[in-house]
Amino acid sequence: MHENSETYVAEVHGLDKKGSGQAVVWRDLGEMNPKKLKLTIPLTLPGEKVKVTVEHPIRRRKKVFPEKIVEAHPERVEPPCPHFDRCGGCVWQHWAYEGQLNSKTNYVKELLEEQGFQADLVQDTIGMDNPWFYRNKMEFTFSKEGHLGLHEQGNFRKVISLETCLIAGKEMVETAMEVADWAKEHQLSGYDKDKHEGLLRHLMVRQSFETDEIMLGVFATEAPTGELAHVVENLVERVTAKFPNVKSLLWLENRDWADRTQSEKTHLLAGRDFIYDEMLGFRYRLWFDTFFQTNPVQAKKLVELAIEMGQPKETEKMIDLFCGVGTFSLPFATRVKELAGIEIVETSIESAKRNAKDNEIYNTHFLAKDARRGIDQILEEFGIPELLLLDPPRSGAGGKVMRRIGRAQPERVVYVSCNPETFATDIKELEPFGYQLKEVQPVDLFPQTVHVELVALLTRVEE
Ligand SMILES: C[S@@+](CC[C@H](N)C(=O)[O-])C[C@H]1O[C@@H](n2cnc3c(N)ncnc32)[C@H](O)[C@@H]1O
Repeated sequence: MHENSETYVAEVHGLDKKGSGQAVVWRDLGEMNPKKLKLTIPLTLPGEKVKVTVEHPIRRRKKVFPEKIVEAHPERVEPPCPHFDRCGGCVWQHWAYEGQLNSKTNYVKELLEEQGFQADLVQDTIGMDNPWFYRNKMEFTFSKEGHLGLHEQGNFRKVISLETCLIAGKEMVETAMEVADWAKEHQLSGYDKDKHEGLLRHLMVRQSFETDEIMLGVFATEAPTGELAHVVENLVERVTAKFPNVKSLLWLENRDWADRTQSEKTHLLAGRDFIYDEMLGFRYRLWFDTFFQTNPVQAKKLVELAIEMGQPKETEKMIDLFCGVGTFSLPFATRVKELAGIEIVETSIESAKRNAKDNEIYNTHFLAKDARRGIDQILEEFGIPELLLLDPPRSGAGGKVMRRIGRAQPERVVYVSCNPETFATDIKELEPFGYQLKEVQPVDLFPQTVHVELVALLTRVEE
């Protein structure tokens, strides 16, 4: 053992929310006084025994990577991606897909049980036939040296150069590599987050798997003019020649210190400023900042499940809270008398309106407002719906919105969630208003990661 480090064989007793192994070891300090040391060990699985070396200084909890798997989980598999042990994109490639799915189901069950719901309402998680190459949108980062890649696990300052990505659509990675080669050939600098200097920041790639159209967005700190003009021209030439399905090529100026893919000024380099996507026969326009479900194969199942659970009827009114660009609104609108949607992002509401029109749907009303305030307005102006669907962000809908739903007394509530933890606390709020949880169906939208999505039905129990 090195003087400044200690080596242990630790047994992983469980996983944290990020999917990392948790273990406890006892430090023998030689005075009959062993000290408890909690370890977070990424890339391990429950029950595994792993060799780890802990460097000084040692605090109450330490994050260490496994040096050797001494006793492996029976479902451990060889991760296929060469970037797996460093990249922050996937954390569970070393777990057989069945194991990932069971773990997600059990996680949802545990959270519901904690809130006093019956765990057997939770169905087995619906997985993918092919849990790879499923993402239709990726955001890659340029390192300060100008290499394009993905963030290292737990370290947003380090970027791993991109060779492949097994969860993104294959053509998306090819187009990203073309941009990476272009940056390298022209020796363009990447953005240095500490010094706030350098040109290239991020590359966003999104592709519709239905229409095949691709959007590429280069986020940079300067305008594509002056000395940069001929360099950018070369980007346009090579991308459009090699990938004719790139229907939108954008240059997005972003000088903000915040490390986000936002634009102060958008320059259209080629094509249009949006691409077309389709889901369940409905057509959507997607701009660079439009939220759209990132796993279209599974998102389709989510919408179908929501329809199956919600049982929309031609005679009924419906509200879609947190409606985005109308992914749920449009298919539901064709099945109900009238639908009202609320969403906080104005451009998404503009898009939802346009999408409704493009699809010749004329019974929708969309309101751009914070759901916490908009819900009162919509209930007053639109009336009480028989069916209410909500699909909030990870932070959940919150008590205020849930209690307002409870007081409004719609017959059926369909809750679509990307965070079972906030889902469980949100639906607890509906209980005093006479709602019963009927069914919970987890769906795996993010294979190889810890995330799980679900659709659930609650109905009002008649007294
Ligand atoms: C998980 S997405 C669902 C969007 C849509 N249902 C879909 O499937 O495309 C959550 C949406 O809630 C919106 N949102 C976030 N906070 C909100 C708030 N306080 N009020 C209304 N909408 C909000 C986001 O902009 C986002 O479009």
